[in-house]
Parts: sequence; structure tokens; C-alpha cells
Amino acid sequence: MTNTQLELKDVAVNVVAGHEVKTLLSNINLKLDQGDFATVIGTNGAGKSTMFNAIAGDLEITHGTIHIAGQRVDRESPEKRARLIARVFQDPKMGTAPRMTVAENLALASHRGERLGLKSRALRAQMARFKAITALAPNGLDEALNKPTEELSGGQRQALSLLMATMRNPELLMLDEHTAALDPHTSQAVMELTQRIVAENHLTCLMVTHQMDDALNYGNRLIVVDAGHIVADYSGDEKQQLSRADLLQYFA
Ligand SMILES: Nc1ncnc2c1ncn2[C@@H]1O[C@H](COP(=O)(O)OP(=O)(O)OP(=O)(O)O)[C@@H](O)[C@H]1O
Repeated sequence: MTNTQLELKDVAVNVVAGHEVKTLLSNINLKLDQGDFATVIGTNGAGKSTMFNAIAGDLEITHGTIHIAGQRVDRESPEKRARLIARVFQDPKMGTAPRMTVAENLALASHRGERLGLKSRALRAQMARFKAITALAPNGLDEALNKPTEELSGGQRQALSLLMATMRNPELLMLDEHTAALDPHTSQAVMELTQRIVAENHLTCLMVTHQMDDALNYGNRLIVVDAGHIVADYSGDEKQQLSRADLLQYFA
């Protein structure tokens, strides 16, 4: 039996721009089961980030409903939804507190919403666990536990953001071009870490990417957004058989 983990029903987003009402999204219907990993592609301006903002609550929807893990969230604040959602952005600076060390950031993420355990004794007790978690990440992040994150490379910071986002098994993980600012080698390493974390924790994940190979190689679903609509939703064998040429037709 499958559990629906994310459901958008007939979602529309209109905004007032000057004297006119602009439709950014319309008729969006999307259902992800628990453990689904959907890659999301589309031209610049297609509406991918808008869809993410609507799900996270940063943009109010005009019509429809959004449920996450069975809870209706479309009237909830972004802060309330953040208990269910973890999001990693394109900019490596966004996911971590720059002056705090890697270990302190991990402690914050693992105690989100609880009283903080940042005292040095509490932190020391968790060091072995943090070492094990960061050993999965590329570029020697496990050797940098006591470094402020502002001293890390972009790749290390994105890997840390990803580890922090997934530490408490969010109901929905949203990755918004999270490897776009990384070199090809580091990008691949962060994608492999992503794949591993999503699979091992059976997370439900939406990932926007402009890398056609990543959209094809990762995940079990592939969604195409165009002009504010979902114009294709591939899964299973159909997704497996897709080629770059198939995807490029959406960018013609
Ligand atoms: N708050 C807003 N008010 C008015 N227009 C907006 C707003 N947010 C987004 N848009 C417009 O909506 C359209 C979709 O933008 P969006 O950022 O969702 O596209 P995208 O698919 O994420 O593109 P990219 O690949 O470039 O990141 C664009 O035309 C954008 O200018």
C-alpha cells in the first residue's frame, strides 16, 4: 500500500502586477507517494520556484488545496509548514549559520524546535555522531567539524545544508537547484549523497534541476513545468526510457 505524502489539488497562483492580474500557476495537480523522488524541469520562468514557494507557503495560493503527510497546509504559515518541509536552495550561503561551526550547525539542525544543546559538553557528546554523518559528504567535511561554515567551500556548505535539512527526516524534502553553483565533480558528489540520503531514509523529494542528466538519472518520477502548468509527469519504466532528446523537446 502507498501513502500519499504530497498532494496539490487544482492549485492556482495569481498575483497582481501593476494594473493586471498575472497567473503564475494554474490547474496544478500533483501527487507524490511516500518515497517518491521527483525531478522537476522546465524553461526559465516556467514556474518551478513559484510551485516550490506555493508549497512552502512563501507565496499564497489563489485556488486549490495542498496536503503534506495528510495535513492540509495551504492556510498554514511558512513557519508551521517548516515543521514538515526541509528545503535546500541554490545559494550555498543560505542553509547554514556562517559564524557557527559545522558541529554547531548540525547540533542546531538536530534539535530544531527543542531546547538547544550547544553547550560544549553536549556538543562533545555528539561529535562521534556528527563525524559519522559528515563522513558521507564529499570534500573532507568530516575534517572540518570545528570550522565556522563561512570558511567552507561551496560544495562543503551545500553538503552540510543537505545533511542538516534531512537530519530529522522531513515529511517533504525540496531541493531547488541545490547543485547549480557547484563544479561538475562536486555537483555529482552532492547528487550521490542526495540519492543515498533520500533512499536510506525513504524520503519524499522534489528536486528542481536544469541538468538534464541529473533529471534523468535520479529519482523515480520526472515532472515538466511549462508556462505555469505541469505538462508531463513520467514515472516507472516510462521515466527509465526517457532520453535527453525527449526532454530537450520541452525547451524548443
Ligand atoms: N511574486 C511575483 N510577482 C510577479 N511575478 C512573479 C512573482 N514570482 C514569480 N513571478 C514570475 O513568475 C514566472 C515564473 O517564475 P519562477 O521563478 O517560478 O520560474 P522558474 O521556473 O523557477 O525559473 P528559473 O528556471 O529561471 O528559476 C516568471 O515570469 C516570474 O517573473
